[in-house]
Amino acid sequence: MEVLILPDRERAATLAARIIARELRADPGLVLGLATGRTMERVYARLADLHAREGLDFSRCTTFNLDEYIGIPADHPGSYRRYMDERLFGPVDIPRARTHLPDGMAPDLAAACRDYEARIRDAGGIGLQLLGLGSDGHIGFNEPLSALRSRTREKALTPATLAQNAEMFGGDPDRVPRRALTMGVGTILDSRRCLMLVTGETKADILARAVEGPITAMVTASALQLHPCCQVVVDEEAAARLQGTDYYRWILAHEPEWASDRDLLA
Ligand SMILES: N[C@@H]1[C@@H](O)[C@H](O)[C@@H](COP(=O)(O)O)O[C@@H]1O
Repeated sequence: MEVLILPDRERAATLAARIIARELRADPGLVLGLATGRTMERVYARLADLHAREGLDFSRCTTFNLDEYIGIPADHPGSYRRYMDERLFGPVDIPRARTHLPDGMAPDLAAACRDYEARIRDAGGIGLQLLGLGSDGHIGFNEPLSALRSRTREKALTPATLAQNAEMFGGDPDRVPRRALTMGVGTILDSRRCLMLVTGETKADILARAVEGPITAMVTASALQLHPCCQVVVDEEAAARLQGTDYYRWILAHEPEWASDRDLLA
């Protein structure tokens, strides 16, 4: 795991977008795993900008989102399909047929989950998986006690997650769907590369537990410590409770791989 600390959330999102853009330029047929949430809005705005200004090509990539609520239609303002359509898929040139989210309206949800896993396999597996961090330590909607080898399936959401995501449902946690379909922790760990973006002081404690704490199903993001190629991009506020910051800063300042990104440092 590699932790990259940037001065603020704007620059952290810019670095995440640059990492994705580099992968996409190197492999235009990239299979990209995508995440939702407020943290990602800045990343998608930058990718849309790179498409508009520099012609970043999404036409041959394939995407799989981590999760979707159960029981709300695609055009519902809180659905992740709508979130993605508005923030990324609409603004760039990706054919809709190449964009995938779990089908939370399927009559047979278990079959829809098996089908989602099969589609990821048929596409050749996920090359780069973008991840956010839930306030309860989840990745995707893998709530505490999710099996660390789990595959795409239905999960009940915690009260913390309902509160965190209430904004898209008129600010009322009672209007947030109680259940969702999500890639499993095992599905995520099968990605060839993982990129988690975490910003803001409210995430500082849970980020420290995820990155430096023990691997535990109580904080499913901690399973990323098992991944052979995982980068965690954070801002100073989110990094506030980390123990190893001197070393993490040294990497970004001295490793040749990050030379072209040093303009993002303070
Ligand atoms: N299911 C998503 C997660 O995949 C995401 O990581 C999280 C972070 O949200 P935010 O960026 O708004 O803090 O939001 C939701 O719960």
